Amino acid sequence: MRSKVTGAQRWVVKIGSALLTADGKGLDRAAMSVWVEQMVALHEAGVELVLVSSGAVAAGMSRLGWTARPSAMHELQAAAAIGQMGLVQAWESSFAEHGRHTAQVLLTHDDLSDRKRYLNARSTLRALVELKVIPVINENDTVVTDEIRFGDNDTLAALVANLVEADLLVILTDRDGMFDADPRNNPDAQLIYEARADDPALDAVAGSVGGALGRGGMQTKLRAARLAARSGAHTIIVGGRLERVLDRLKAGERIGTLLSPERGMLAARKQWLAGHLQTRGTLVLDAGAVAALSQGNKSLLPVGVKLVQGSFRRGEMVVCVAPDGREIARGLANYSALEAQKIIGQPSDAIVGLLGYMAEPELVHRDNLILV
Ligand SMILES: Nc1ncnc2c1ncn2[C@@H]1O[C@H](COP(=O)(O)OP(=O)(O)O)[C@@H](O)[C@H]1O
Ligand SMILES: N[C@@H](CCC(=O)OP(=O)(O)O)C(=O)O
Repeated sequence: MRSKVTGAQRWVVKIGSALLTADGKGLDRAAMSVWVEQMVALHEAGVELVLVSSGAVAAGMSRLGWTARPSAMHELQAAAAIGQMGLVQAWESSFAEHGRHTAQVLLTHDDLSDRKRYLNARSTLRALVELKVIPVINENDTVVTDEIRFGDNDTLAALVANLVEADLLVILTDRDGMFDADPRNNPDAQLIYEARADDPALDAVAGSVGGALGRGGMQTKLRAARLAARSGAHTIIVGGRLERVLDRLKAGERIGTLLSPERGMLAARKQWLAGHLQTRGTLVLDAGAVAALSQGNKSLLPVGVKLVQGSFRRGEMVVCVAPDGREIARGLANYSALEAQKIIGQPSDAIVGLLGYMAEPELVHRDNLILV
C-alpha cells in the first residue's frame, strides 16, 4: 500500500506523445477516453487534477500526413499549432461526456521563471482547480525558440507540479515504469518499484534518448521527478497502457516507479524560502499581528500592518518586523509595496474597494512565511 499516493490530494498527470498518438497514427481517442473516465473518478473522489498533455506535434504531423518529424523549427512549430487544435478538442469532448469542462493553458519556461507571470499562472490554475475544471497544459510551441524551450514536457509537468504545489506527479509513458536498464536493448531489465528521487544510482539506468515521437526518454523523467521533489511532491512513472492505471494507483497498488522526495511538501517549500535571502522591503506589524505570527501557522493580513517600507513587487520577499524593529518573519508579499500601502490597517474585504481587485485576502500567506 502506497500511502503517499493514496493520500495525495492534488495530482498533476502528464501524458507523453508516444502514448497519446497510438505510436504515430493520430490521436488515440479510445485510450484518451479510458484515461478521462479514470480522471473523472479521481475528481469525484475529491482529487484535484491538472493534466499536462503532449502530442501536439505528433497530432499535427498526422493531420498533415507527415511521417517523419521535421527538423526545421518553424515546421515543428506549425505542426504543434495545427495539432494542438485536435488535441484540446479531443480532451474537451471526452471530458464533456462526463459533464466536465477543460481549460487550455499554454506555458513557456519564461512564464515560470518570471516571478510576476509565475504568480499569475499560479492564480489562474488555482482558480481553475477550484472551479472543478481540468486544466490541459502544453508548452506554447509557437512562441518558444531554441534556448527557452522546455525540450520535453516532463520538465514542464514538474514545473507545473511546483507551481500548483501538487503532492503527486504521475508521468504516464509507454513502458511500465523506470527499469534498471533501457528495456529497448536489455530484455532482462527489471522494473524499479521505489527509489529516492535524488539517488545518484538512477542516473546510470535512465539512459539518454527518447522514442521516435517523444523526445525526453527516462532521463528527463528522472530530472522531472527531482524537480518535483524540490517542492515535496512524489513522482510516479508508470505505463499509461496498463489496465485502469490511475484507479489502481489511487487504490495504492504497487505499479510503476515511485520516486520520493527527501522531505515533506511544506518543509521543502520553507527551505526554499529560507534560501531566498534577497529581501526588497519591510512590513512593520502591530502588536496583534506579532502575537498572531509568533504563535505560528497564521497568515499576515493587511489589517495587522502599520507601515510599508521599501519598493517590492508582488511575489518578492519582505521582512516582517515588530513595532520595536525586531525581525519576526520573512515571506513573499501578495501585493506590491504601492498596493500594500493602500490596504494596510484595513480588513481584507475592503481590498477590492481599495485596489479594484483582490489577489489574495492575505498580505503574506502562511505557506510563504518563515518565522525567524
Ligand atoms: N531505464 C529505462 N527504463 C524505462 N525506459 C527507458 C529507460 N531508459 C530509456 N528508456 C526509454 O524511454 C522511453 C520513454 O520516453 P519517451 O519516448 O520520451 O516517452 P514519452 O513520450 O512518454 O515522454 C521508453 O520507451 C524507453 O525506451
Ligand atoms: N509540446 C510538444 C512536445 C512535447 C514532447 O515531445 O513531449 P513528450 O512526448 O512528453 O516527451 C507537443 O505537444 O508535441
